[in-house]
Amino acid sequence: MKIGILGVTGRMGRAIGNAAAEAGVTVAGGIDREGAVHGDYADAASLAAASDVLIDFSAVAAFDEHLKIAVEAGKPILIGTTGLQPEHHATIDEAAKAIAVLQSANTSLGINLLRGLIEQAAARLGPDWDIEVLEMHHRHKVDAPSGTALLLAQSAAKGRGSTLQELSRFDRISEHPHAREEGTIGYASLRGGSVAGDHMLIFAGEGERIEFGHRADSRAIFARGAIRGAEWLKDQPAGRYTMVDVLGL
Ligand SMILES: NC(=O)C1=CN([C@@H]2O[C@H](COP(=O)(O)OP(=O)(O)OC[C@H]3O[C@@H](n4cnc5c(N)ncnc54)[C@H](OP(=O)(O)O)[C@@H]3O)[C@@H](O)[C@H]2O)C=CC1
Ligand SMILES: O=C(O)C1=N[C@H](C(=O)O)C[C@H](O)C1
Repeated sequence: MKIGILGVTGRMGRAIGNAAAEAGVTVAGGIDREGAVHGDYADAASLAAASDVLIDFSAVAAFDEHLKIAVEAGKPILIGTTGLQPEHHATIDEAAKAIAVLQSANTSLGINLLRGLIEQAAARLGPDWDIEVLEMHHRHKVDAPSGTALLLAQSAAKGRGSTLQELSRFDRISEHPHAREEGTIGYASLRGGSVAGDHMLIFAGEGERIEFGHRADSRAIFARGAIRGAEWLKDQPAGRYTMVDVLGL
């Protein structure tokens, strides 16, 4: 398999290059912030044509252009970039009518396993169990809460028969002090140092707490997951997929 890496010079782009080498996957080339194409290609279209799957770990600002490259080349794309807004998800839905798109805010096995456990717990615990999500990342991360924090909260909301949009509250730190609203999901984002990605979803009940946590020791877990996802995606028909489909969880 040959992959094209969109965001090839970034932290994840480099980690994916390493994971590809480990797995015997060929990196056809990549694209950086300036749109410069790495590898022996005239342009992005030629890189896409030479790739079996494109893998995007870049930035929201590059999202539309990167997805367009995949659609125009008719190639599957795995999107790991976070900070995506509803309009980006709508664009993915549209693209998925023509090509295979796997979008996941976290490509690790651990987080995707945790999602199912959280959904089960949320379904069994009543709304008097407050749900809070705590995450910590390195000092360079630009989006908050992390895509994974939202993914875990989405699983909890699903377990409660609701949605992320309905239950999320992002205004804890505001000019207007207010107590917690029952049944909602709150967030706390810490940034500093070189933390690869720590997440904890807490069910806080009266007199006890249940904590579902995950810590990434390095970016290698996301990169290996992305390579595994790309290997799976290359044989899929047009459609929208997640890591849960890849891992069969
Ligand atoms: N799904 C998952 O499992 C994971 C997702 N992520 C997400 O992946 C994304 C990248 O993370 P990370 O590698 O740490 O970030 P970096 O900033 O290290 O890398 C981003 C890459 O995208 C490029 N880039 C930045 N802005 C633009 C732009 N406007 N147009 C085109 N290219 C651009 C950068 O180019 P240049 O090098 O020239 O600056 C770089 O190659 C983030 O959204 C992060 O949250 C991260 C880890 C795991
Ligand atoms: O920016 C990062 O580094 C990470 N981003 C993803 C997220 O926003 O959840 C995944 C991982 O936690 C690392």
